[in-house]
Parts: sequence; C-alpha cells; structure tokens
Amino acid sequence: MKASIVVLPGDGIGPEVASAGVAVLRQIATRFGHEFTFAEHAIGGDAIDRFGDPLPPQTREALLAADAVLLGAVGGPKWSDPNAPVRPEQGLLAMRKLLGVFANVRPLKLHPRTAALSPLKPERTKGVDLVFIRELTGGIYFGAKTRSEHDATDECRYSVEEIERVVRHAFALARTRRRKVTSVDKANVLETSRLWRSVATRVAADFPDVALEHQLVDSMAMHLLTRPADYDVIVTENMFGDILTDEASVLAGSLGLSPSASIGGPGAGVYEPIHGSAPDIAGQSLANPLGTILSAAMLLRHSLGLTEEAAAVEAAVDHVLEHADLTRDLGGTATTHAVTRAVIEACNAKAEAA
Ligand SMILES: NC(=O)C1=CN([C@@H]2O[C@H](COP(=O)(O)OP(=O)(O)OC[C@H]3O[C@@H](n4cnc5c(N)ncnc54)[C@H](O)[C@@H]3O)[C@@H](O)[C@H]2O)C=CC1
Ligand SMILES: CC(C)CC(=O)C(=O)O
Ligand SMILES: [Mg+2]
Repeated sequence: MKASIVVLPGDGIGPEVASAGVAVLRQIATRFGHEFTFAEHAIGGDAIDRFGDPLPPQTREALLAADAVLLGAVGGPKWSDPNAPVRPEQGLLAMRKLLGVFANVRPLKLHPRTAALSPLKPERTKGVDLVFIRELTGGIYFGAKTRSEHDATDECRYSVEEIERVVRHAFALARTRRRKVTSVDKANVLETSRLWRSVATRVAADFPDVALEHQLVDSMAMHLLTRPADYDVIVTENMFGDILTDEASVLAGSLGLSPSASIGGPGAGVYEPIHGSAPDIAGQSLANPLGTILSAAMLLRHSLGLTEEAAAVEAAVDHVLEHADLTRDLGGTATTHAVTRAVIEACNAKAEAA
C-alpha cells in the first residue's frame, strides 16, 4: 500500500526517537512491499526558532493532507521561561485540536524482564494489561487563560458531546477486551467531573455487557500502584489522563516504553511516545526508542490497517526486551541506535524464518 506519513521530530530526544520509528517503518515497508513516504515538518521549539511559530502554516497544511503522523516530543529549557510569549507545547496542543484527535489511547503491557525493573514487587504487577483512554482535545489545557501581575486563571470546560464521544470509545474498546471500564474523575469537587460522571453513567446503559465503575482521581493514583492488575480500560479527562499515564508507565519499568495513538478525528491519527523531550539526556543517544517504535506499530494498525505488520514490530520489540542489551533507563548500556538496530534485525530474522 502507499501511505504518506508526516514526521514531526520536535525537540530534545524527539528527533532521536522519531528517527528510530521511521527506520523501523522503512524496514517494514521494504519487507512487506509497501510504499511509505516520509515528510519531516517543524513543531515545538524547533519551529519557534525557525519560523517564530510552534505550529507553522506549512506544518498545518502537511498534517491535513497526511495519512498518519509520527511525533517525537516538544519542549525544553530553552523555551521554558514562564514569561515567554509563546511555548513549544502550544504547537502540540494546536496540532491535536487541528486534527480533532480526541481519544488518546495509551496501552500498558508488562514484559517479564522489564517488569522486574519496576519499583513495585512482582506480585503487585503480575497480570497487568490495561489501556488508558485519555480525552485529548478538551478540558483545562484548552480553556481560556488569563494572567495579570496579581493572578492567573485556567478555565476547565467540558461539553456533553466531548465527554460522550470519548466514553463511548472506551466502552467499545472494553467490548473487545475484559469488559470493564473505570471512569476517573473528581466528582466530589469539580462540576466538570459531575457532568463527566453523569454522562458516563448514561452511556453505560448502552453497553449492558460492560461493567462501569467510577473512581476519584486521587485514590486512583494510589490504586494504580496497589492493585494495577484489576483494571482493564480506564477513561478520563485530559489532565488526569496525562498525569496517571506517566505514573502507570513505571509499572512496565520505564516511561520510555509507553506508546500512544491519538485518534478519532476526521483525518490522520497521531502516534507518539507518552514521554516528553527529556532534556536531561538529549543528544547523547541514551533515549529509549521503544515507546516510539511501539507507537509506529500502533500507526500501522490503526491508521493503515496493517495488522500483520504491526504485530511483526511488536514481536520484534518483545524479542529485544527479552534478549538484547537495553538503554540505560532499563539498566542497560545500549544506545538508542543499537536498540533500534536490534529491533530491525529481529523484524528481519522473523521474516526470514517465516
Ligand atoms: N508529547 C510531548 O511532546 C511532551 C512534551 N513534554 C515536554 O518535555 C519537556 C521535559 O519534561 P519532563 O517533565 O522532564 O518529562 P520527560 O518525559 O521529558 O522526562 C521525564 C524523565 O524521564 C526520562 N525519559 C523520558 N523519556 C525517556 C526515554 N525515551 N528514554 C529514557 N528516559 C526517558 C527523562 O530523562 C526524565 O528523567 C518539557 O518541556 C515538557 O513540556 C512533556 C511531556 C510530553
Ligand atoms: C503539553 C503536554 C500536554 C504534553 C503531555 O504531557 C502529554 O501529552 O502527555
Ligand atoms: Mg504527559
């Protein structure tokens, strides 16, 4: 098949991990006889430096014409002055809004070797297999903001429609899994959460074969560490999902392992690791590329419908997690490049054996 993929390397380790994702996709294209074209565009701090805009018009145009988008990460200390008029993260949020990708799918699966690196005891993490559905284009990150010398505000607003579509997405996914949805909110305090809870309860009536439970976000943060294996699909609003997914990633051994797919819009889906630009390790080939490579697998499956190819990438990552030297975040000494090569070699070895 032919597919045109927009690549947004961004800042910090973004370009390092994005090129790992592209290398694996190129290999898959060669192996399976596809024609993928890759077009790099500017976003974030890099785009501010080059064009004075974190999501310049030429990037917007390319995004609207793409079949899929692979993103590294944006941000860094160079652009983080709290008084700066423009920030890299604005480009990321504008891109999500432009493409209307309201459902951010963040799966968490444990591999025995890396789970052993989790700070939790093995009996606590045994059997963990969950998926977060994080609402991605609404809530406090997108609300009106004010700032004066004396105070500041961030508005949090959710419409019934915004809640309903993402909750429906979670229920539909749960039907293909263990049929349990946990909806996370702060309904004891926030009006938006009370609306969220009532919409989730109404939607649940259309899915009588799926169990729904409500959980307050503060205790959810605790339960994720004490009984993570009890959860199947977790649906929540933008900011809660942002925070809980970084927390949960540690169960698998490293933030660098977690992929994501942002879908639900009329056009291209966006695929990116859940981590940020990691300025503390940027430019040293220390970044774990596996979260991005697994995001590339999600791209193959969700945007291009290439199930076999996606499974080949995931099997290669499993093989690397089992047998290869890993990056420093997972206790290894391998470079970003070496881990990427190991994934590509594992893809080739499997194809030759088939
Ligand atoms: N999607 C995006 O582009 C995101 C951007 N950010 C931005 O990233 C910048 C840095 O934010 P932080 O809070 O430091 O979060 P971060 O996720 O960049 O890093 C947190 C910690 O995890 C480590 N880490 C992250 N990814 C890793 C990988 N692939 N391999 C090995 N170690 C990894 C980092 O070295 C750091 O110690 C900020 O400007 C923030 O706004 C943060 C999250 C998401
Ligand atoms: C700019 C932030 C919303 C990025 C982030 O932390 C994320 O999407 O996980
Ligand atoms: Mg985040």
